[in-house]
Amino acid sequence: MEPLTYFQEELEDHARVLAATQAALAAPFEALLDAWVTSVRQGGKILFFGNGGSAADAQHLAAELVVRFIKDRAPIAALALNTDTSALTAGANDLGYDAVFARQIEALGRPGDVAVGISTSGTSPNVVAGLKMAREKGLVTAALTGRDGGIMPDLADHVLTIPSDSTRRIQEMHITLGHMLCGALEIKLKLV
Ligand SMILES: O=C(CO)[C@@H](O)[C@H](O)[C@H](O)[C@H](O)COP(=O)(O)O
Ligand SMILES: [Zn+2]
Repeated sequence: MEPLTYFQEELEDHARVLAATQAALAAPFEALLDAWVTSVRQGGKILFFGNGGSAADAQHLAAELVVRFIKDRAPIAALALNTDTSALTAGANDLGYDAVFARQIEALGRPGDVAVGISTSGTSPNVVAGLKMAREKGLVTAALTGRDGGIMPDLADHVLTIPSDSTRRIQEMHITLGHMLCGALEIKLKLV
């Protein structure tokens, strides 16, 4: 395929998935936003976790909340569980890779926090185990996923399943919705 054809087709596909996401996910977006607002107002924190591109999304979104998104403001408590290489490598080495997020949630999660598992397939065992542990510990659970949602919808109070089977398209919508959640959180908390 010619690069310029690829350019057109990728953006057209992106636009189709964007439109489908807009049509399908307004209500779950608002519900998850309310959960974030409640948690932050009560002194809770948002815990993000995922693999690969979703790990990048997790640390990106945690940084938006801790540092700044639209304007300078007080920090919002958030953490990405895929950024601590010592916890990740010791967890994987000693407990197994499936346990790397669950263990950190067991250590750091408190009732009222929101655990946000990010997985395009909804089946990554360590993300699934993280959500299970979050539920056990009384956190609010959220799944950013795609395809048919995988296993995550059964484990999450809030489910945003991007209507696409393409990993890259799902990831593009995850970061878009993640940015929008950060922006809407600032508006709701009247920080902008
Ligand atoms: O970014 C990409 C593909 O766009 C990859 O790094 C991708 O995130 C990795 O293959 C992940 O391991 C996929 O895991 P998941 O989304 O199914 O949980
Ligand atoms: Zn990617």
